[in-house]
Amino acid sequence: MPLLLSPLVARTLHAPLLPASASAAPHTSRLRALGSKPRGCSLAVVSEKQAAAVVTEKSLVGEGSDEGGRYDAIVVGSGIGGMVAATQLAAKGARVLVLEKYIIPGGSSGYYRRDGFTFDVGSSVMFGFSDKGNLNLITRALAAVGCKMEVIADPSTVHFHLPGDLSVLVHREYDDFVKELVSKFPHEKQGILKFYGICWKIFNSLNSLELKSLEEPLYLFGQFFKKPLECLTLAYYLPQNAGDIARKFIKDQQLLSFIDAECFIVSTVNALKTPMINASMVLCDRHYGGINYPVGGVGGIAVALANGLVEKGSEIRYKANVTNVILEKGKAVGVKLSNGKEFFAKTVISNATRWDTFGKLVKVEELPEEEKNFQKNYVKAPSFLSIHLGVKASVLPAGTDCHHFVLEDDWSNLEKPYGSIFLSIPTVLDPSLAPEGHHILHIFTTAGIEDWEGLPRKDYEQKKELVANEIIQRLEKKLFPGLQDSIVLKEVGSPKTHRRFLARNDGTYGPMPRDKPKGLLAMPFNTTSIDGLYCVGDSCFPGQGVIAVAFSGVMCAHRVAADIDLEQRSPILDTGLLGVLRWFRTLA
Ligand SMILES: NC(=O)c1ccc[n+]([C@@H]2O[C@H](COP(=O)([O-])OP(=O)(O)OC[C@H]3O[C@@H](n4cnc5c(N)ncnc54)[C@H](O)[C@@H]3O)[C@@H](O)[C@H]2O)c1
Ligand SMILES: CC(C)=CCC/C(C)=C/C=C/C(C)=C/C=C/C(C)=C/C=C/C=C(C)/C=C/C=C(C)/C=C/C=C(\C)CCC=C(C)C
Repeated sequence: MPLLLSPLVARTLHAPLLPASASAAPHTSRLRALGSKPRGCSLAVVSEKQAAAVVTEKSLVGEGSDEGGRYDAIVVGSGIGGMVAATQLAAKGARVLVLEKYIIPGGSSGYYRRDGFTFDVGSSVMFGFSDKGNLNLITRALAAVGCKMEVIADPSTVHFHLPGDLSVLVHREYDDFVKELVSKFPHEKQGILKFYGICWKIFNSLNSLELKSLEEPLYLFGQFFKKPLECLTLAYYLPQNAGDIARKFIKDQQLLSFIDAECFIVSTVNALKTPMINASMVLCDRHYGGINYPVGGVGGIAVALANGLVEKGSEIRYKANVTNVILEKGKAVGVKLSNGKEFFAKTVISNATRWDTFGKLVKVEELPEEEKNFQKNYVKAPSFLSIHLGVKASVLPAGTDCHHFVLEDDWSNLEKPYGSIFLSIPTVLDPSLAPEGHHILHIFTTAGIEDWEGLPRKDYEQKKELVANEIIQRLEKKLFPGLQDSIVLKEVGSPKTHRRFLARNDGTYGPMPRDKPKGLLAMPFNTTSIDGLYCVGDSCFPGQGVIAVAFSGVMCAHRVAADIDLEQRSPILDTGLLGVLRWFRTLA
C-alpha cells in the first residue's frame, strides 16, 4: 500500500498551532477570504500560508461587525455537520456565516498538536472518502467547494480482539472478511451470508439514490419515481434494527455477540438497538469504498471545508460563542454572542446538540412537542475517556493493524463504562503525524460525566492518571508488551474535557435510543418546530458518525436552500410531507 506523502505534508504539519488547552475567549474573530484560487484544500496540500491562516491568530481579523448586512444562513458550530451544511449552501450561491466557539474548525473531528505529534480529537476511522458511488459524502462535500484531499487506503477496518480469544480482522475486501468470519463460525456460513447479504441490499439501494433532503417532497417523490424498488426497500427497513434481522438467520450466541460488537463500535449500543440502515451503511461502505485516511490527519477535512467556504465568499468566525437564537414573532431571525454582538439571517442552523439548542440557545417557556418526543425516545450517549499517546515505534510488532477493538473476557462488559477499548494508530498509515521513530496511539473507552464531576482539581488529575494507566495496562497485557515504558507523551481527556472543548452537552458522543427504537423512524430531520430554525449534526437523522453528520449537512442545506428560494419547492407539498413525517415520528 503506497504512502501518499507529499513533501508539503511535513512542512504544513509543522505550521504553528494554537494549543488545545487554550480556552475560547468571549469575543468574535473573523477569517477573511484568502484572495487566491484554491489549489486544493487539505492540510496536506494547502500552502503553509493557507493552513496557518485557518489556525493561527493571523486569520483572526478585528472584532467582527455585521458590516455585510443580513446573511442567508447563520450556522452555529463548525463540526462536520455544520461545515457541510455551510459549504453546500455557499456552493448553491448563499451567503453564509459560521460562528464557532472554539479556535479552529471541526468540533469532534478537529485536531491538536503537541511536540511534533498531530492528534485526531475523535475517530480516525473514515467512511465516505472513496472516489466511487453516491455515498462518498466526505469526498463530495469537499468537491462541492473545489477541494480534494489525498487519502491512504486502509487494508482493514478494525481488528476485533474478543472474549474466548476470538480474533477477527475486518479486511477491506468483502470476500476476505466473509472467509475469515466463516472460518471462525463454519456452522453459520449461510446465516452470515444472509445477514450481510441484506446489508448489501440496503447499501446498494442507498447508493443508487441521489442523496438530498428527505424533507423536500419534489426530490423525494422524484426518487420514488426513478428508483421505486430501492426507495421501497429503504422504507421497509427504516423502522427495523440490525439485531432483529441478524436473529432471523443466525443462532450462534457468540456470533450474535460479534454482530453486537460490530454495531457497538459505531453506535455505542448493541445490534438490537442499532438501526438496520445505519448498520448496513457502515458494514458495507468499509468494503465498497473502503476506509481511507486523509493525509495529514482528520483535522484537515474541516480546515479544507473552512478554506473552501471562504473561497466561495462566505465567512467563518472563531471564538464566537452563541448564547441565544433571536426569535421575532416566533421565527428565528438571528443569534446573539456572549459578548452581546448580534447577527441576523434569513435562517439559523444549529450544529450544537439538540439538548443545547433547545435547552440553552432557544429561550422558550415550554419545550416544543417535537423536542419532547425526541427526548422521550433518545438519551445522551456516554462520553469517552480518551488517551493520546506518543510511543517509541519499537513497541509495535511489524504489520500492526491501524484500528483495534478490545473486549477481554466477558461479553456482558461490552456496553459498560470502561468495559471495552477502542484503539487507533493512524501513524501506521501516515507516519508524518509523529516524529521519526514514533507512533501515535489514540485509545478511548466509554465513560459517563457523572464519574468525573465535583472532584477537586488534584483528585480529578489523579483519577485521570489512575484510570488511564489501568487502560494502558490492559492494552499492554493484550496487545503490546512494554507499552508503558515506551510512552514519550501522554494526554488524557475525560468527559469533562469533551464538554469543555467540543461544547457537547455532558460530553455526549450523540443521541442513543432510550429503549429499543423503531429503527430510524423517531430520528428528527433538520427542520424544527421553530420557523427559520434548523438543526444539523448527530442529533438529527441518521445520527452519530462523521459520514452520518455529513449526510445531515447535505439534507439540511437542501431544505434550507428550498426555503430561501435557491432550490425548487412546492409550499403545499411541503406542508403535507412535513406533517406526515412528524406523524411518523410519533409512531416510534
Ligand atoms: N471523541 C469522539 O470520538 C467523538 C466525540 C463526540 C462526537 N463524535 C462524533 O463527532 C460527530 C459530531 O459532529 P457534529 O457535526 O454533530 O458536531 P461536533 O460536536 O463535531 O461540532 C459541533 C461544533 O459546534 C460548536 N458549538 C457548539 N455550541 C456552540 C455555540 N453555542 N456557539 C458556537 N459554537 C458552538 C462546537 O465548538 C463544535 O465545534 C459525530 O460523528 C459524533 O458521533 C466523536
Ligand atoms: C422519508 C421516508 C419516511 C421514507 C422514504 C424512504 C427513503 C427514500 C429513505 C431513504 C433513506 C436514506 C437516504 C437514508 C440514508 C442514510 C445514511 C446515509 C446513513 C448513514 C449512516 C452512517 C453512520 C451511522 C455512520 C456511523 C459511523 C460511525 C459512528 C463511526 C464511528 C467510528 C468510530 C467510533 C471508530 C471506531 C474505532 C475503533 C474501532 C478504533
